[in-house]
Amino acid sequence: MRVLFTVSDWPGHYYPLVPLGRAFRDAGHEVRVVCAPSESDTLRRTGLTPEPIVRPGLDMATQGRLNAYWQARKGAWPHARPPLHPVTGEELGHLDDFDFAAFRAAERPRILRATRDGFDAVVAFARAWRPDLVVHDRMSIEGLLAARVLGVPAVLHLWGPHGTAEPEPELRVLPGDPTGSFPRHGVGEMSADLVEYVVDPCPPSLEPPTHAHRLRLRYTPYNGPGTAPDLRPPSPGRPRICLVWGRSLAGVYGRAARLVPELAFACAESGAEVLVLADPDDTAPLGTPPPGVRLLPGAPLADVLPGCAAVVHHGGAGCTMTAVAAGVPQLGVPFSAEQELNMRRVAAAGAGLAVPAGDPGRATAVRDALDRLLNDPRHRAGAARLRDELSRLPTPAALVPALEDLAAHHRTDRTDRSHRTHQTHRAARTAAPVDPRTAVPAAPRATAPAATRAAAPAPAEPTPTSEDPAMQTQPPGTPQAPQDVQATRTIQATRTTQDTRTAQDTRTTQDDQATRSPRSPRSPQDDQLAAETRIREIALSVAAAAALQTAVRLGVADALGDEDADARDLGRAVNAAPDTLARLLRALAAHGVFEETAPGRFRHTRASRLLRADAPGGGMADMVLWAGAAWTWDAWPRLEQAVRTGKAVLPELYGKDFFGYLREDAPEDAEVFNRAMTQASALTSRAVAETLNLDGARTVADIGGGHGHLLRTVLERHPHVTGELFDLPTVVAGADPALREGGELAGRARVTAGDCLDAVPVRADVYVVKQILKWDDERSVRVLRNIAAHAAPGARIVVVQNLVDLSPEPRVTTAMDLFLLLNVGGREHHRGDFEDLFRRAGLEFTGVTRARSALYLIEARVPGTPS
Ligand SMILES: C[S@@+](CC[C@H](N)C(=O)[O-])C[C@H]1O[C@@H](n2cnc3c(N)ncnc32)[C@H](O)[C@@H]1O
Repeated sequence: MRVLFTVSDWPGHYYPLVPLGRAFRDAGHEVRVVCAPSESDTLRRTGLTPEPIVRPGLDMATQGRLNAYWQARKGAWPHARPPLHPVTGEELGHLDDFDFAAFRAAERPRILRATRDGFDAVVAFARAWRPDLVVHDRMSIEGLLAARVLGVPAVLHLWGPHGTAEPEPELRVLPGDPTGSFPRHGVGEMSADLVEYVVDPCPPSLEPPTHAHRLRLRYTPYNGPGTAPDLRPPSPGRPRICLVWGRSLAGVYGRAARLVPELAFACAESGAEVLVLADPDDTAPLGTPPPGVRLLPGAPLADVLPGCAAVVHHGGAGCTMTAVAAGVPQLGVPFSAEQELNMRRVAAAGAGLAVPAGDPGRATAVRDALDRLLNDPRHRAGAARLRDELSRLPTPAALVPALEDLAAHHRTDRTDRSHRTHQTHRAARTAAPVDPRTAVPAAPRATAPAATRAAAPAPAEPTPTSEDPAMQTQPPGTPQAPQDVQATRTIQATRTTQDTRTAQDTRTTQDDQATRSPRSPRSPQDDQLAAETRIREIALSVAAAAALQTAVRLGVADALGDEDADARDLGRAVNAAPDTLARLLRALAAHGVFEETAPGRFRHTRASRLLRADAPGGGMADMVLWAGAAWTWDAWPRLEQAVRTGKAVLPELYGKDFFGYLREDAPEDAEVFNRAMTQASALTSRAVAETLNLDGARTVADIGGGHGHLLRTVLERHPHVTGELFDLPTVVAGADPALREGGELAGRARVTAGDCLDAVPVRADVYVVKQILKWDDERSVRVLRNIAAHAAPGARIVVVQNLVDLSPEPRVTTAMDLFLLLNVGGREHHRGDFEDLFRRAGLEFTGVTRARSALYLIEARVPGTPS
């Protein structure tokens, strides 16, 4: 068999593919790797045969610097040093020293030409060489094109825990097709939906979301050529830490990425022996390494990690996965959204921690994190768990026969196709999905109960893309360009989804099954059916909302334990008829909330556990009840009226404004509201408190702070500050007892009742205004002015909210936007709206930072010089 690999011009992109390439070769197959000429030598050293026929229009380093530049342009560059000039790589004095418009005008034609030529060269090579299978990385979709043209399967090989269906917009990308090469070669429009198979090298606990068929693979480290150093076992009682630093980081982030000395000192201060694997340019500022620090430039990471108690790195996929394979707890210092994502998944699996590179309190946070990694045995246990999970997955050699079968099925399928009608063919191709647990194509089966079928990818909803390849792709470890420049970049967004990972894994509808093919291109009829399904799903989505609320009211999630249970037993426990309860749970299971393991038997999923009263952080049951409070069922039918008039419908419905209605007419809903806000805060308070920079501040006030969950978290996280909670009298009456007299934080906290629309008689260095400025602009400006009226010059106002244009949960944020229209005539905002609101309130906008959640911190200051 012939296997064609296509890779982008960045070793970190193709090193993870090398073990599979070698396994094919060792199994007697022919392997060629289509690449850029710049990668020829590096690839040759892997033992694989390069075909250097692609000249990229824009190299990965330039793309990375362009992304960094745009991050800075939108005010989201967290580093003290400016970004680099995207073209020269020199440090920029001022952002205006680079003229993007001129760059685009001058370079676009050349880039387009090079891109088109590259795609054509790969297709021509594939036509001549005739591979049976194509394996490509996420950035080299020319492999996908060539496979489509030849009618052979294409497999996208992931680098690590970054999937093809990430919900965050900045992570939800594949390169686009700015030169129209896909239609030009007769295979329809490029769409993320064309990715049908994904090789996933992650242990299940790190599993990234994808709508494609998942082929599991045991990640096998290949860190490039190098010599294993001569290492004795660590001295008893003295831990060993490995510090490994990405060679290309400084080329993208400039001096902001020269962190090796700082990190090496932090590691040494923990009392550990420190092994540093970094480029000489990164280690040079260390001078003579301090005692206990040893430099091992060029040593392969996988050969150094055994025996290490922890590893510190920048969160790149190669380092992350090599540490997972070695079972070593890790501390990531990530720069980009992708690196943050890698570390988030590792941290969620209990195998590591992260401190963002742009964190102003980085030095202290790194020391704290190292202390926890070395001394809390749970991290060691988490890392060992991941290593053990990984070791149970198929090796590259074991995946080869599965991929041989895939290619063989495809050949049969192609022969059959010409003899079948579209209808019968569609039935046949849904019959033999690849079993995602074993990575081996499963035996054909005609039907299976919905809950036990392999996940079927849902239809894609590509967003409009521009034709500009100037920022077509991104290198590892670099941020995506921000939303406000998306009009000038070519990004093919994958399906936008609010489904949880569990939901993605289990969700499947008959139409999905009927319209998705594991091995064939989608026909226009398939797309039509998928579109019809989508409309039906949305039209009936009120049923899903009602079912969720009903499940919470019945308390089914609490009645269901760790094992699966029969609807009869559950019905007895929650006082519901077994048959109708089963129907309710089945409807929810279609969304990934609960799972039907056998007819009438159900078990928990990750999503359904959030409905339990004992869910960590309070779960989400109250949020569900709040979204379905009585007034919403009166208000939604009046959406048309609200859209026509632009006004809230609540005052007309109940004769009073929303908060007045809650207070006077719906005290139970008011309770649910306050509990839902506390639950929502519990899910995000930590991320907000950690992102909030309180250096130099002594007092913090949370305006409209509800029961004070966030304030409490801030006080716990920043022991040097005192805080004040400000909200309506009826609300502060239920404030967290820890903040009130006699509470453990009472000495540092004050609770003040008031109406922020009248006055905010509170003096603080930092004012937090979280999820408040969602009513009409006049009231938002009034609140900001009221705060400024009592604040000292230089005081900071930090608005914490979702942003429509940057939201990682666009369906939630846009739904909430309509919800706010109905109740308070309000809205969710775009980033630019706040610049305007701040200006109208006489404040100076200073920047936007994302908390590690769906929330953003949008900051302003009171003009004037602090006294
Ligand atoms: C959406 S909740 C947000 C609560 C909290 N900041 C959080 O993020 O969890 C809105 C808050 O604004 C408070 N609020 C509404 N109108 C207010 C007013 N006129 N003065 C003070 N607080 C008000 C509500 O009581 C509620 O606690």
